[in-house]
Amino acid sequence: MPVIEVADLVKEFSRPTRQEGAFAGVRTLLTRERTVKRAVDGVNFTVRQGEMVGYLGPNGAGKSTTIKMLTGILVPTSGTVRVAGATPWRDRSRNARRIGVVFGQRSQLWWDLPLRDSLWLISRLYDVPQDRFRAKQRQFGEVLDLGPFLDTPVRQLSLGQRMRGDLAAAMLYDPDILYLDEPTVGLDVVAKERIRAFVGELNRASGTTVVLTTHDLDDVEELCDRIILIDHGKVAYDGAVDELKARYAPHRELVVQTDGLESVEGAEVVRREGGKVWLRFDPVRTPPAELVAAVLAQHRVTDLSIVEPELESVIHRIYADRG
Ligand SMILES: Nc1ncnc2c1ncn2[C@@H]1O[C@H](COP(=O)(O)OP(=O)(O)OP(=O)(O)O)[C@@H](O)[C@H]1O
Repeated sequence: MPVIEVADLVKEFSRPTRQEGAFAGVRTLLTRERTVKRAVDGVNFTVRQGEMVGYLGPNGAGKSTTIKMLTGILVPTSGTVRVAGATPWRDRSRNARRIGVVFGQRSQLWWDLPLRDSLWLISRLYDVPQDRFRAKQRQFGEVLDLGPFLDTPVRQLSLGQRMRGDLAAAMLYDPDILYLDEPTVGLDVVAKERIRAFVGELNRASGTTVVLTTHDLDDVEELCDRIILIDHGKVAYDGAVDELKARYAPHRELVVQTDGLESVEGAEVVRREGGKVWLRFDPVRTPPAELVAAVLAQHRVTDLSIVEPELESVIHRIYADRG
């Protein structure tokens, strides 16, 4: 049963047409001419309860605009959105209780209040029973290590601390769906890992549905089984991460440390460096086990590994192909 249903979703923005020549700025302000930008152009998808979906695309593709319609902040030009059976921009307060939202660039916490007070206020706004609030605070406090900065005003928190606070705030009232918009932007490796571990655990333990927008494809590799790729407002791919790699980057590379390997049947030598040789092969036509056996039978090998294509290079290739 889908928890998010999006059908023929369109969002157009209209703005004064930019004027050229002398006094262009002022004339742009005064003109009645309008230019229409179709940011989301007929998007369809559904998300099942408990899925973790990466909603990806290049800058300006229409990701944030879609998420804003899913969360009820923006009203579409046409099309329908149902989230947990309701229309987000019409049933705003009902929707707000079903979803948690974390925008990496903005905070929903009160800037001047200590994190502890922000969390308490949110628990009151969402009618979280106080014993439950205390249990959540303990649980999130441990997993996200909030203790050292619970009493610090939000404005004094580092970006990583603030993000952990925002995640705790978004999940205090147990929403079914969590929207994450660039949750790890600007964070160091350790902070990124902590956030990913928290989100993964939420999904496993509570079946929280996660829709993740990010430019950091490690977030996607670690958390999502499925990707919706959007480009110029349209869905360019919707399916499993592995299928995407298989379709757009079917080759693997066998890297061998050896002496004197010139060629081997079923693979192409694509690079040599020192004693290392990179052999590109298609795993459907040349099963990896057979290739490895053939190399080992003919050469003295001291090291060997098989390299999968990186999601990043696959996605770059798709964008490049689409122009
Ligand atoms: N309020 C607005 N008024 C006019 N145009 C807008 C508005 N919001 C977004 N757009 C335009 O709609 C298009 C899609 O923007 P959107 O923010 O959804 O992209 P995005 O995929 O989230 O990009 P990014 O990765 O850079 O955040 C862009 O061309 C943007 O300039």
